[in-house]
Order: sequence, then structure tokens, then C-alpha cells
Amino acid sequence: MRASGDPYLQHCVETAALLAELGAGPPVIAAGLLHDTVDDAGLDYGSISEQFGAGVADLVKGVSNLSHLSKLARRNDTASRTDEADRLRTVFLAMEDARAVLIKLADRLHNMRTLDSLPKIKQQCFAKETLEIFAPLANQLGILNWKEQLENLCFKHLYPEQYEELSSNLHEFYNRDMIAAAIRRLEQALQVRGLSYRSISGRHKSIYSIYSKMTRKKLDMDEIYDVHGVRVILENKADCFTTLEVVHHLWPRIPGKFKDYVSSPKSNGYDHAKYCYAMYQSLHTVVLSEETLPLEIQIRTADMHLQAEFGIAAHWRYKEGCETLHTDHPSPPGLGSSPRATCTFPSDSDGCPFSYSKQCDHTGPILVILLENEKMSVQELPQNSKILDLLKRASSYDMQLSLRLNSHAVHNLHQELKMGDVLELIPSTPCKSGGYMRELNQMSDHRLAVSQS
Ligand SMILES: Nc1nc2c(ncn2[C@@H]2O[C@H](COP(=O)(O)OP(=O)(O)OP(=O)(O)O)[C@@H](O)[C@H]2O)c(=O)[nH]1
Ligand SMILES: Nc1ncnc2c1ncn2[C@@H]1O[C@H](COP(=O)(O)OP(=O)(O)OP(=O)(O)O)[C@@H](O)[C@H]1O
Repeated sequence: MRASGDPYLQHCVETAALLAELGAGPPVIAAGLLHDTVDDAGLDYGSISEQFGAGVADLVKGVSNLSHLSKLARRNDTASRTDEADRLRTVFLAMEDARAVLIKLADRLHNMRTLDSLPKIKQQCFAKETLEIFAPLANQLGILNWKEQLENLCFKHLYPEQYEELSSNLHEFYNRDMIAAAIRRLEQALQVRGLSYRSISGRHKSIYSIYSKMTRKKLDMDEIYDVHGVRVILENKADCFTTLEVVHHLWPRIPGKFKDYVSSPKSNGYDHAKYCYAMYQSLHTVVLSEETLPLEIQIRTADMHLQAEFGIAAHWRYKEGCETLHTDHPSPPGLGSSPRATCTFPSDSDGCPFSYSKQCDHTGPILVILLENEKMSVQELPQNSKILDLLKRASSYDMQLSLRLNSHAVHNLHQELKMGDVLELIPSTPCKSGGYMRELNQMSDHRLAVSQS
């Protein structure tokens, strides 16, 4: 039974259903159904592998590893330390098949939907971790719909009064029909003008995004002009300016809200990886709809859009500085040429071009997890660092320890660490004499001598 009183199986089925809705294949859906069997039903890798295949068993094990680290992160309040939370997200993506991360996200989304039945303190703890770690992870993987749902649920639990107030205002304010009507009107006007466009899409801003913008910019709700938005993607720059004319002809403009980031691109700061400035290009205007509500209209070419969504001016970077994968927002027709423009759901780990290891040139530092006395830290080390280098950062110097790297006993302290490795320090008997580091060094020198002889 779950705390809500629902049969436990319901959580497993809902998790699998979320993955199916996303377009996941049978192994991922099966692993979604079985995701808690290692931790909560005492099944081991072998029996899952025997019944469902090694692929499914690997995924279930991967989710279990992520759950274990997530639990430690909650206990250590990692979410409160922004840098460490950032690093943990990178490690999550690096240590497991990206599909295991998706299953963990589906699991978390369902848990967040049913959080009401847990004690208040646990609700807050889960919501905090979800907001700092899992919602940005969903964003990094491009599952924007899950990201918004997670953020909205966190907002509800972390700031219930503000949530209630804003959601009752928005209940009156959100107008989905208006967006659809505006798109239709604009499509017709563009056709009359003989302008061909790649796509016109619309969205209303999520409640958490509105709240964040209000707090970030110290604004009232009626000062947020992009609650309702439409985006037009066209062939070339000239068409963008013609479309702007059409828009301003259709609706009265709200003064002071026009921004020409096409003639004067917006700099998003220096991109150290690419040695250049990240530039964002788009025309933005806010008009007054027939319903007398502000409507933000963004106009850009397909190239500008690719740059905004996937290039160095990318929306994820603009928001939080991470990687992205758009699975639930298919790219507009004709935008398929970029390697980042579309992503079908990967059928295996190698098939996923968005896993950290595939994208990274491995010249930068590595991030690894150090577990000692149930304490978890995410450590950044230079390339080619060894287990010994990591041990120098451990606080439990005076104990005899057994070491496990990614759940396997460590035999060579000079073994090189790689991105996403998890090193566990397991205290056995208290150390009687001598410093811990000296013993470790002796032990490793001895092992090295033996292995070389
Ligand atoms: N990808 C990307 N999108 C951006 C960037 N800057 C702005 N945007 C998008 O453009 C929208 C409007 O940005 P601006 O016109 O600069 O206005 P604003 O910051 O929202 O401020 P207001 O005028 O108060 O609405 C944002 O909500 C984003 O959707 C950027 O650098 N990269
Ligand atoms: N006018 C618009 N039309 C269509 N899609 C939009 C429009 N404005 C933003 N979007 C898209 O909607 C999603 C959510 O945007 P949201 O408004 O929450 O954040 P944002 O664009 O970063 O804004 P801000 O920084 O102003 O809060 C993003 O994928 C964004 O690209």
C-alpha cells in the first residue's frame, strides 16, 4: 500500500504509463513497471535479467542507483547548495544510461503528483530536491512538459499561499481559446499577404514560470506580458519584418514592448567552451488581443530558432546553463538538419546522442561521487585523477576502510576515475596505528608491485 492508500502497483503502472506517453519503447516501459523491485520487493539483478532480459535489468539497477543517491542527497540537503546540485545533475546524466534518468523522472513526477499523503516535512524535502535537481534535469533532457509539471507541483508544496493566490488569479486569466484564435487570425493574414511560414505555435506561461519572473523582476502579475504567447518561424529575415508589420496591422501594439533582437542581437554572455559570445536573435512584440489581453508575439527565422533552442543562445542556457533534448516539443517541419533538432526516443543507451559521455570532449574536469559515513559529496577533479587523489579529499582519514568503486571492490588505488564514478568508503575496524593515507599508500604500492611482477 502507498501512503495515499492506493495499491502500490498503481505507482508502478502510472510510472510506466508516463513513459509510454513519452514514446518510450518496451524495455523502458517494462523497467518503469519494475523500477522499485530491487529496492522494495527484494528482487535481484539476476532474477530480473532472467525473466525480462539484461537490458531491462540494467535499467532497473540504474534507477535503483539513482534512487539511492537521491536519498543521500536529500539527507545531505544537497539541493540547498546550488553548485553541488548542478554537479549532481551532471553526474546523474553521466553515471547511468539516460533512459534510467527518464524512468527516475517519471517515478518522481508520479510521486510529486501524490505528495499530499506524506507528512509536511517530507513534502517539503521532496519538493525542494525536485525543484533543484529533477526539474532542471527534465529541462536538460528537453522534456519541457514534465519540467513544467514538476515545477508547478513543487511551487504548490513549497509556497502554498502564493500558489493558491496566483492560481486563483490565473484561473480567470488563462485563455487558451484566445491563443488558438490569434494563431488562426495570423495564419490567414500571412496567407493573404502571400508569406509562407515554417510554423506558428502558441503557449501560455506556466504558473511557476510566472511566479519566478514576478519574484526575479519584482513585478506584479499584471506586469507580466508574456502569459500568452505566439511564435512564428519563417524562411528569412525580410519575412520576419514583413510579419511584424502584419502583426502590428492586426492588433494594437503595447508601447515599449517591441524588441528588435534581429538587428541588434542580444548577448547572452561569453561562451567559454566556444570562445565567442552567445547571441540571441528574434523580434518580440506585445499586442493587445481582441479579448484585451496582452499577447507576446515572437518572430524569427528557422536558423535563429535553432540557435535559440539548441545553439549557444539556447533556451536551457538562457534559463540555467545545461544540455537539452526536445522529445515532447517536436521541431518545426524542415528543421531536422541539425543534430540537436529532433530526438526520437532512444532504443538503447548507445542510441541516445544526448548522454553526457557522447557530447563531452572529455578534456575538462570530471565529476565523481564520494560516499563516506552515509554522507555524499560531488567532487570535481582534474582529468586522469586516480582513486588515491579522491581519497585525499575524504574526511575519514583515520579509519581502516574498504573501498568500492561503482559497487565493486577496489584493488588498485591508482585506477583512473571517470565521469560519474561513485566511490564508497566503508569503515570496518578502527585504525590502530599510523595514518590512514600512509597505509593506503603502502597498500597501493604493494599491489602495484605485485601486479607488475
Ligand atoms: N533562447 C533564448 N530565449 C530568450 C533569450 N532572451 C529572451 N528570450 C525569450 O524571449 C522572451 C522575452 O524576452 P525579452 O523580450 O527580452 O523580455 P523579458 O526579459 O521577458 O522582459 P519583459 O519585457 O519584461 O517581458 C523570454 O521570455 C524568452 O522566451 C535568450 O537569450 N535565449
Ligand atoms: N511567445 C512565445 N510563443 C511560443 N512559445 C514561447 C513564447 N515565449 C516562450 N515560449 C516557449 O515556452 C516555453 C516556456 O517559456 P517560459 O515563458 O516559461 O520561459 P521563458 O521564455 O524563459 O521566459 P522568462 O525568462 O521571461 O520567464 C519555452 O520553451 C519558451 O521557448
